[in-house]
Amino acid sequence: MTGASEQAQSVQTDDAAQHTGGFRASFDVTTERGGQSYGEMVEQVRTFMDKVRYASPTPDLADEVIDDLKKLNAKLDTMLVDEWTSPSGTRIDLPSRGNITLPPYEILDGGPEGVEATVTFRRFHLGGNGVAHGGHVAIAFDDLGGMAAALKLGGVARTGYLTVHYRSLTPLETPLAIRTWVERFEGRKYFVRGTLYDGDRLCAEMEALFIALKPGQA
Ligand SMILES: CCCCCCCCCC(=O)SCCNC(=O)CCNC(=O)[C@H](O)C(C)(C)COP(=O)(O)OP(=O)(O)OC[C@H]1O[C@@H](n2cnc3c(N)ncnc32)[C@H](O)[C@@H]1OP(=O)(O)O
Repeated sequence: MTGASEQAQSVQTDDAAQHTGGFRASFDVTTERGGQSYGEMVEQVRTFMDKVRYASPTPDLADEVIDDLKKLNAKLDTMLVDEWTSPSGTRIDLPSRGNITLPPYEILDGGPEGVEATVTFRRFHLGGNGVAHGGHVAIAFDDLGGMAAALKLGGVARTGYLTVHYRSLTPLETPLAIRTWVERFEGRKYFVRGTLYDGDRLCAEMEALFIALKPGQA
């Protein structure tokens, strides 16, 4: 079966970069893919999503925005690469490794002992009544929990299960302290814990199982 990203690809990429198992053939780490403005491009899209979440455009303004977006989509259509060579997820110099689908976080420290980061939920991560949607909190825990497992095992793991205990409301537009660590492991099973704090206030806790992938396993 051909993946969606392969169907959409408009620029041919190098065979060496192709998938041979796991999320990526290897942990690609870059600071150059997409160029020096890539981070600002992603940031502008996030800002646009913030505006879309709260805007109530007139029909004329909505049509204008649609026209502009079609032009922008056509520009990016000329430069689509496969999943494995996209800057997204590899740009360690950018929030969330340049992955626009993740809540933006900045790593403060990361290694076999765990990961410490600051995550800021945006206006478009609104759940209701001014605070974050619980699903977005789970995404932050999933990615940073997966990172803690990966740094512990030195390879790739997939989530088996992930439970979030929502202890208090999670604010938007506020830098929050998020921490994930491997509590124990048994063979390929990595039991990961996490916490999310707004200052001294515990917003959420996480417990998850990440399973190390076997060589070549998707
Ligand atoms: C530095 C970059 C950092 C990037 C981080 C990104 C993190 C993002 C993580 C994700 O979001 S991954 C996407 C969400 N997860 C999935 O889509 C996984 C879907 N499930 C699978 O692909 C397979 O079930 C999986 C690879 C996880 C396991 O299948 P396997 O066939 O390799 O394992 P197997 O079924 O033999 O299970 C191995 C052990 O785990 C146990 N296990 C598996 N799934 C379990 C489960 N869900 N709950 C409890 N235990 C589970 C299983 O019982 C067994 O225990 P024992 O060794 O003690 O017998």
